[in-house]
Amino acid sequence: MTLQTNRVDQERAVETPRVAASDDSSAALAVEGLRKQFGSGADAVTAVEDVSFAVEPGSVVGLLGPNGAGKTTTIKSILGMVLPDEGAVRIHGIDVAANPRAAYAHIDAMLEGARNDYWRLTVRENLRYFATISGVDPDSIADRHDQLLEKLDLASKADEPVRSLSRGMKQKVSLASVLASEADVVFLDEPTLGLDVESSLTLRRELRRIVERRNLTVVVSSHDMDVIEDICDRVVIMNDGRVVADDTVENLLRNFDTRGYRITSPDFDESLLAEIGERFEVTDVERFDDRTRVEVATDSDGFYALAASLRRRDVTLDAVDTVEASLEDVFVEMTGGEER
Ligand SMILES: Nc1ncnc2c1ncn2[C@@H]1O[C@H](COP(=O)(O)OP(=O)(O)OP(=O)(O)O)[C@@H](O)[C@H]1O
Repeated sequence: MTLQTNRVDQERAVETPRVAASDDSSAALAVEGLRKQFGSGADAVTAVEDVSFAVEPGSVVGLLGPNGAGKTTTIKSILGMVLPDEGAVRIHGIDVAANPRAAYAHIDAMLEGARNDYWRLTVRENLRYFATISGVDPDSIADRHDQLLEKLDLASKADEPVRSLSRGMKQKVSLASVLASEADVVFLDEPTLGLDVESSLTLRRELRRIVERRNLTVVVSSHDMDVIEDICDRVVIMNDGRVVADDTVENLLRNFDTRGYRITSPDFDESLLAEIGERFEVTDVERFDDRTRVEVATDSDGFYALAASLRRRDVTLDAVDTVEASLEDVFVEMTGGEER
């Protein structure tokens, strides 16, 4: 394991945790009954409580939660940087406390992105350096480095010192060195932070390709719900130290009702819009040359009542679209708060 992270208060896992993981040997990562309290007495903070989840090989799982939800403590407990009070972590069935060397040989992590590149070294030298310290002969993976540089649009910068690159490029160098490693379970914290829209899209696409080609298992945390929705097969949502949702993005969205309806008509004038506004929560109004599109937050019953009253008044409905819930809506509902 090569941890691309700044040095933090490392409490290496040296004791055997009190609860053994169930035999979830097919999972690439199994976390069982994790608990961690910081401090004691009146100042005690329970950062994580009874956190369990499993990640199948070759899948991408998003770990989400508002500030203070316990994501970092969970990830650091998995990586052996924090010693949990209770619980067990297995990587491909290997208990990290019982056999850390074998378990961590599978893992790599990018926790603080660009801050960990060596800025005086060139892009390629960084990749070679991180390969070397993780025990891999950089010549043996030179092709992989070339491919990643190409895919992440860094090839033309390969021989430039990292300090001369933009922040987003530095982030990509960091990511490339993690993706080039031999590890098959990878942790990425905010992988698209600081990237422009195009680079972010490229990175998501390449990440998915690499996951599929190498059967990589990825645990990713991000502020950006679009990124999570785009790349994750499942999400684990944490709140107040506990797991509050663990499901596929598809299922989480399916369980949510339609948020509202967008109705487009040439007949919406100001007085009609005001009337609609008295009966419904109007969330958006967009005016085009010859039409107006109104978005109302309502369930299907509300919509049918509105459509019927518009028809009675001979209002022409050009188009009606549903406004579906987004992962962000699910997140807010599950955590009762803001996006992390
Ligand atoms: N070393 C520590 N000492 C004391 N309390 C801590 C320590 N690390 C974390 N905590 C507390 O544990 C709780 C969970 O923190 P954690 O950093 O795991 O949350 P997080 O979900 O990663 O939050 P963020 O999104 O802000 O990074 C918080 O209340 C935090 O203040």
